[in-house]
Amino acid sequence: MNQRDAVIEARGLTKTYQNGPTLIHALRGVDFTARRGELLVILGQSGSGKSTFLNILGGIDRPSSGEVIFQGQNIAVLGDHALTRYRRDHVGFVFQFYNLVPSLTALENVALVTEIAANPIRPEEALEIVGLSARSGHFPAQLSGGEQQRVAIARAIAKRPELLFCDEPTGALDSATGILVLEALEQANRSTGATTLIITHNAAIQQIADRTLRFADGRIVDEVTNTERKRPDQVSW
Ligand SMILES: Nc1ncnc2c1ncn2[C@@H]1O[C@H](COP(=O)(O)OP(=O)(O)OP(=O)(O)O)[C@@H](O)[C@H]1O
Repeated sequence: MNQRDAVIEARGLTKTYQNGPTLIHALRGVDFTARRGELLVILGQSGSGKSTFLNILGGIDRPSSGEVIFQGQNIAVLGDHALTRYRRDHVGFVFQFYNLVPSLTALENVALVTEIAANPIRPEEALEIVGLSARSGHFPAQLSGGEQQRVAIARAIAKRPELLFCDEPTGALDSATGILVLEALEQANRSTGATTLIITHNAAIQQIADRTLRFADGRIVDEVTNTERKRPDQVSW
């Protein structure tokens, strides 16, 4: 890969947790590079280190050793304040549960982010990207789970992050709704160019990716590059 295309790199990442007398090796030496605009799917059994990896890349957590290079800087050694800035300025997160503010409409939930961002997408436009323009005045309780997740995606991309990190975004949804959510993610990836990492337990989803990583026991044990990305509606599970 041309180094200029690299958006984020991990080198020799390890993470251990002390759990009473037991040392847990969540990551055992991960090397990884993602390029601009790439859509990656991360597979692996429960406990294999996927969330730990994503959280470290996203500046939610710090590695025990190793480096995470973003725009020439090792974010693994940043202090709390600088790490918060990194997350706020460069990373959009989508989790399994949507964490919308119940008392705000869909549009207002997205606007919360755009108000503090340097170069945001208009909230209306972010909702349009995820196909939810018609629901912008609805409160979370008036939206289905899939629609709430699409608002969460609009909120994540509204600050124009270089990185969009999604941990089990379809984990709580049935397959038809999950496909709509993947379509929203795919559209978000294409329209903003954000490098997109999606953790899933659902191996079928790897067909929508440029590249799939498989984690086992704290390591990347397999990597597959797809010659073409399938549209989410061409994937069934
Ligand atoms: N804060 C923590 N304290 C102690 N152990 C932890 C902590 N976070 C993760 N672990 C352990 O690290 C290992 C990797 O966990 P991680 O959540 O990264 O796996 P995962 O592949 O994302 O799993 P899942 O698919 O179930 O979310 C597991 O053994 C887990 O129990």
